[in-house]
Amino acid sequence: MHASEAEKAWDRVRSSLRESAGARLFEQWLKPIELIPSDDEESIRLALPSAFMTNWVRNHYADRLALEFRQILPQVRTVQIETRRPGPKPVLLVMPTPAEIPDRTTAAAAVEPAQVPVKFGVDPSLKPAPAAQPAPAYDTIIPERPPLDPRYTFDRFVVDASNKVAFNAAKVLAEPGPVRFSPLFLHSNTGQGKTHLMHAIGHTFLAANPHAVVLCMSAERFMYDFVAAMRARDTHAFKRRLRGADLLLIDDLQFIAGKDATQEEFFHTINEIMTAGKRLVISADRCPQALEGVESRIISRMAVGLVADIKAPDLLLRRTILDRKLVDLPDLRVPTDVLDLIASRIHANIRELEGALNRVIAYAQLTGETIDLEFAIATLGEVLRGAQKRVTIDEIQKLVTAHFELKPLDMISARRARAVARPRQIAMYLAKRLTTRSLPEIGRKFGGRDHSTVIHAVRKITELRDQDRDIDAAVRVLMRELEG
Ligand SMILES: Nc1ncnc2c1ncn2[C@@H]1O[C@H](COP(=O)(O)OP(=O)(O)OP(=O)(O)O)[C@@H](O)[C@H]1O
Repeated sequence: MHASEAEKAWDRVRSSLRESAGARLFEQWLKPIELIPSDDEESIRLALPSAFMTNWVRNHYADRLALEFRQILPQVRTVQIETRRPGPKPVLLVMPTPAEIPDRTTAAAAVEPAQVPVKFGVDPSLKPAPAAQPAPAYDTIIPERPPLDPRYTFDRFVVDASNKVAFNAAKVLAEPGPVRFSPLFLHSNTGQGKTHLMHAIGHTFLAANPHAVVLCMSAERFMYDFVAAMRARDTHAFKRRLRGADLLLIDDLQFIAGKDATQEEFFHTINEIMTAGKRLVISADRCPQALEGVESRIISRMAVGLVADIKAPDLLLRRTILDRKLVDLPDLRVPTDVLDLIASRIHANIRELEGALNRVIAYAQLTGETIDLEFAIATLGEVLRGAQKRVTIDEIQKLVTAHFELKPLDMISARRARAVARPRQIAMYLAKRLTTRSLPEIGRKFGGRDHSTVIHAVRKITELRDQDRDIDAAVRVLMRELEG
């Protein structure tokens, strides 16, 4: 990016900080921040005169700075906050993508506390790092806030009896003013709109409170970050970040079942959020009572708020969702009988419904053919016959992990060692090829990575399959196993 572009953005960010932080805070902590020229398009570098000030700004303003810069320059992925002096090396502080977190800080974190049958505090697998090692860098890194999917808004969510309670509760919870319906617990089978509603809450809440701290992460990511913080012997930053949220959105809670240490921390996190009167939304694939292996005190905290389920979509809802999708594509004509066919035959979930429509549209664009019933039947073939085996990202991750003898958390971890990173890229490639999940969805399932990381992985593996016989063979074996 041009230096002038970064400077202009910095001017705007600074004025906004001056307004929101107030004169005293601004003068003391924020005014001394300086913009350092950076060659990297995706990175902004800021510097402060002392390590103490750097720390303060990192703890209080890292997320906000990142958000403000991203709003002006969407290409920005990292905002580095450095200490100008002393110290020979700048300290990388802010929101790396998970792939950017140095190995040494996270390699050990791949051990799940749940694999050890003792609780946090006396867990022998969570010994402090040897004293001789350099101070771990993790405590200086604040993981990236997973971006909210811009398509997942309330006005793009089609409401009917199957999801009305969840939808209305989500809207009320997101409204400014007194907190209502928090904690909100959303549950449904896969692909029925939980993540969509959670992101919509995030958008609406942020629109009304642009400076609020909104954290959105999967329970898996919560566990990963927590374990990494323990390994780095600094859970303070983690606790502060999580407990400092004005709105906390946790997806796929079922993942922490049986993970004792993580549950302990999770309980205290939600307790504090609730006691402070902040907003909390949790989703899972089943109702709280059916979450085996989750502590009863967590479940009973959920009961204080509202538990809302989303039921399977009926034919009318499926058909309306297809119509709604076409509103965004005004130049495209998809005949009614094609929409009826898709809505009536694809009933498992809305993700697959959208996937089928997207496939017809994509094939028509690629072949230049007109969409009609015959074309749709030919294009959807096995999908309509239900013969196609449904592959999930979870299956892909499990199989790739087993094939390369990795640990389950390596799929979402930040480790960059090739022995881990390459299989992870293969798993992303397979997820793109074999599922109907979108790039941002795939990124989220791989530890909250950005969609551009997924694009890179797909390109890399496509390229490597032509150059490296071993990789191509591994991909073929995995595909055969997955597709049955
Ligand atoms: N009522 C709805 N109106 C419009 N789109 C919907 C609706 N419900 C779901 N979708 C769309 O279906 C897709 C899948 O939804 P989403 O990812 O929110 O499901 P989920 O319940 O979180 O699934 P999982 O449990 O697998 O994470 C998304 O593209 C979402 O926008």
